[in-house]
Amino acid sequence: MLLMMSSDNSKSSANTLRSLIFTPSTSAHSPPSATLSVLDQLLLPHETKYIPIRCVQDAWSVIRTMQIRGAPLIAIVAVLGLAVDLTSYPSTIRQLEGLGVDEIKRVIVEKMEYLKTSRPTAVNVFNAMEELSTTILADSSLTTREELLSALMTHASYMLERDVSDNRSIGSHGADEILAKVDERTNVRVITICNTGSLATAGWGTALGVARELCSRGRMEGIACLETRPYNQGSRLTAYEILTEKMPNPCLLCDSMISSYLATKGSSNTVCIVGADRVCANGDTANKIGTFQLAIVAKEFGVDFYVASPFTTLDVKLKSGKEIEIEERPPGELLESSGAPKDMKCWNPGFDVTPAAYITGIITEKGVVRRSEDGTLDVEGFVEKMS
Ligand SMILES: CSC[C@@H](O)[C@@H](O)C(=O)COP(=O)(O)O
Repeated sequence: MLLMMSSDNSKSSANTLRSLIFTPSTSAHSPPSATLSVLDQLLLPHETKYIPIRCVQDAWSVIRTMQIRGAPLIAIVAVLGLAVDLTSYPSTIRQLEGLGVDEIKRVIVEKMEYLKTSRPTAVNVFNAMEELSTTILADSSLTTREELLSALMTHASYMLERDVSDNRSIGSHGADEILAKVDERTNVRVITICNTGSLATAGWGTALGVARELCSRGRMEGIACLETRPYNQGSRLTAYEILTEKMPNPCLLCDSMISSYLATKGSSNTVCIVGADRVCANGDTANKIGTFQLAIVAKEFGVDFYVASPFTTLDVKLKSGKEIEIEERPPGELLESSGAPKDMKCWNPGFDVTPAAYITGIITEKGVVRRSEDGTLDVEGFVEKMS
């Protein structure tokens, strides 16, 4: 049987944003093959251009340069890039010829270790490689190259589809949680940071997915997105998604405007919803730089602050945020976008850690981790209960 499947991460919405196009082909009679291209997010919103990914080096490069970004999407591109490399890249196919299954597994592990060096903070790529190891590499029933690569391709396609369906569930749980706190005639005003939508995931989005669900239920009054300096994921990408989705009352804010915004325009139906790059056992959450500041201001004004995170972004091996490695981006990225003299010294961390004490709840595809009476956010206990 020939399976041709092109991932369509736009099908669940009227929008046309597709972060990637993946076309696998598997047959009982020949080895699997696939093609992959990804949307160059550095060119958005002005130009729509897809970049072909033929090998793990291509995947690594688009992740490192942030041509694709967003914790779930980084992992999906790493997994699909690995699948394409192993099944369809001529020099890898030549390298694998004549090798036994154990030797092929060693080659795969090397490629996975390489992909893990692309960006350090989002846990998703590490979790994805771990998942491939435990489901595919550890499966002793896969005894030929064809079986091994077909299983890997099938699992990669599954991870792609799962990311979209997990996001849909996050949207649904998040909307239920937030709407339970307002009366049925009141609509919600959302504040968000960075980009957590279709562009940051395989489709639909996490925090922005909750906003989309509120919209589709007719319960959103408006949405404000922070510019998200210095890379401007909010002004370039989230603003673009919000307009594409035709969300009501969109509003762009500089990061430094948030206190004034809440002081003058905040109301009891306002809620902050942000994404995550790594959520620890105690609920401490790494996300885009500026998230912690938003959480502090939200607390000051009594605004609920939710983190939307799939299980693939949880890292309960880490007890607290102190253990998270924070990526430092090249100074040039800050200097160029700020217009500073090129010799100016600067510090350019890509992420910060919001302590659990500032977080109202973590919205996952399996439900919401809420603060318990003793004030803790027991992510580890939730994972144990749900697994
Ligand atoms: C669903 S995306 C969640 C996070 O990955 C997002 O908020 C974020 O911090 C992205 O950072 P980026 O540096 O653009 O990859």
